[in-house]
Amino acid sequence: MARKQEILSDAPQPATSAPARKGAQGQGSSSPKGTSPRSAPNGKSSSGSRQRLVVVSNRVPVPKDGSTKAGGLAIALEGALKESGGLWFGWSGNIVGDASDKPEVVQGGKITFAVVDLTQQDYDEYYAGFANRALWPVCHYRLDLVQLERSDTDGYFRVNRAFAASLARLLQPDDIIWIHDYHFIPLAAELRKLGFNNRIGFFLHIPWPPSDVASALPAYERLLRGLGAYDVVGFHTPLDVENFQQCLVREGIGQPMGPNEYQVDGRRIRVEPFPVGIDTQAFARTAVSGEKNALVRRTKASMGDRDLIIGVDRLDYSKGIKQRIESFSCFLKSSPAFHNRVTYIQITPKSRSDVPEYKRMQHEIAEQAGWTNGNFGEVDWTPIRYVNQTVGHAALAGLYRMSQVGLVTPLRDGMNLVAKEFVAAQPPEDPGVLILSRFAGAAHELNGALLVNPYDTEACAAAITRALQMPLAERQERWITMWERLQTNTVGAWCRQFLSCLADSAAEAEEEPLEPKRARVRSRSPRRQATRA
Ligand SMILES: O=P(O)(O)OC[C@H]1O[C@H](O[C@H]2O[C@H](CO)[C@@H](O)[C@H](O)[C@H]2O)[C@H](O)[C@@H](O)[C@@H]1O
Ligand SMILES: O=c1ccn([C@@H]2O[C@H](COP(=O)(O)OP(=O)(O)O)[C@@H](O)[C@H]2O)c(=O)[nH]1
Repeated sequence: MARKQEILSDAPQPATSAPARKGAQGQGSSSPKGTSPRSAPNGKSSSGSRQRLVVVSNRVPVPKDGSTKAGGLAIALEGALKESGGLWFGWSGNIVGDASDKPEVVQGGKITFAVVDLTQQDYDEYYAGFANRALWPVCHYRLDLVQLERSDTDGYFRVNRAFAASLARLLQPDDIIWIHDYHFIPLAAELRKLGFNNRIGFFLHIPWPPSDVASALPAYERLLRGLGAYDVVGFHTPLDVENFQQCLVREGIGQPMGPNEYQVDGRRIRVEPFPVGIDTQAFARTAVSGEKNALVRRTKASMGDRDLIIGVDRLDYSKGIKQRIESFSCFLKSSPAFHNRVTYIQITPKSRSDVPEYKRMQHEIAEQAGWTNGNFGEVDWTPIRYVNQTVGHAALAGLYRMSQVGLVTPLRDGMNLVAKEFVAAQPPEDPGVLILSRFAGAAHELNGALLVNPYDTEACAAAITRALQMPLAERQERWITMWERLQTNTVGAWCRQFLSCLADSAAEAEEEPLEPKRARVRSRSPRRQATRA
């Protein structure tokens, strides 16, 4: 039976009895519309030739570099491309003195990787500057952290133009182009300027905020019009879609044409939610074999009979790690029965360390973890094991599986694949409990989790107590609803649904072409009317 979504807001209950341990017997879509698979890439195009899928993302895991880069986007796209094959284009990850616009091409199985370098100035302005000090904080509702520099804005558009010129060298007329994430909002507009009429879709992996927040973006109108150059614009959740639609209408940039369809500057765009997933079955298998992983075995041995709480996040302010450690401290304070009975492992690879807001946070969180251990720890017990290491998927899956609680409490997150991986990794006969922020995109699907407000320290502490004491029957009931959802909303389904929608949009454009020149939409925004007056 499906469980209702639930926000925990009750005050922490002091633990009076020992926890109901995992291992012991306890006592007690948002699928988009109109996405039939018409002429998805790698099927036949109208000319009869084979259509190639071209994926563009800033981060490209070129096989030769061998490094493991934590980040959901690369992991999701790898899952999507490894079956269909195609071209994957983006940044090489290298910063050089003089960047060539000729991409370096590397073959990896069915995927052709093509990457270009950035100069230091490009990197500073486009990636560390505009993408990660303007777009990222605004889209994560953190206007207090926004840093606006005109040179960063100029750099962002300049680098997008350069990426378009490099990609243009590789494109074929029948290619289906799928562009990913906030680094590349203007890319389709740049390709259109170069004369490309290919179907181009865009997927945003991070949240899209309401118009009052989004309008703090520099070049706001230009960015919105840039999104109008795509055929399909996809987001993780219906909330992001609603927010984006509000922006189009309030700015007077998009004229509604039908359900989830807008006309922007004479072009028709579809705006839909496509919740990204994981390769659920494969991840579950990895978790089973992960039990034999050396790191997992050592960790298990080091735990004794303590319960394990796990958190896995890039070191990013959006992940709410600071608030989470505060909640864990509050839990320890309010639940002395759990002292020396539970360990919280927080795996936190460093991320974007050359962005000042991230560097500052590294010190704060390390200090906070140290303070909690100093305050609550005992000679034979360290409550928090805080590590700044990247852990590979095999070990990670095994660690999730041996955990009683998964703590996933971002202040705001596009999706959060860790939440889905945690669920997929659980043993059905004895599943752990997911504590999930209501502000993660994943909360729209995972309604068997204990949903929390991450800003509410006491409620989060209470959720930890509740999770550790939850009877087996309730854990199983909650887990099964999430597991079933994850079987449907896989990364493969995400990919198919997006690409079918893109193919459908092509067919619709042929059936009902827009008249070439339409009058601009009249604004309904009072603010905008005032500035025009
Ligand atoms: O490339 P980085 O700057 O090192 O950052 C890593 C990635 O972080 C973000 O991931 C997002 O995509 C996930 C998959 O859709 C989603 O689950 C998560 O909520 C997002 O934060 C970013 O959007 C990617 O571009 C980065 O590569
Ligand atoms: O040490 C780590 C930390 C994270 N990840 C992976 O990085 C991804 C993080 O994706 P998520 O959507 O949760 O957040 P993002 O970092 O993309 O914002 C997940 O697949 C994690 O398994 C990993 O492989 N090793």
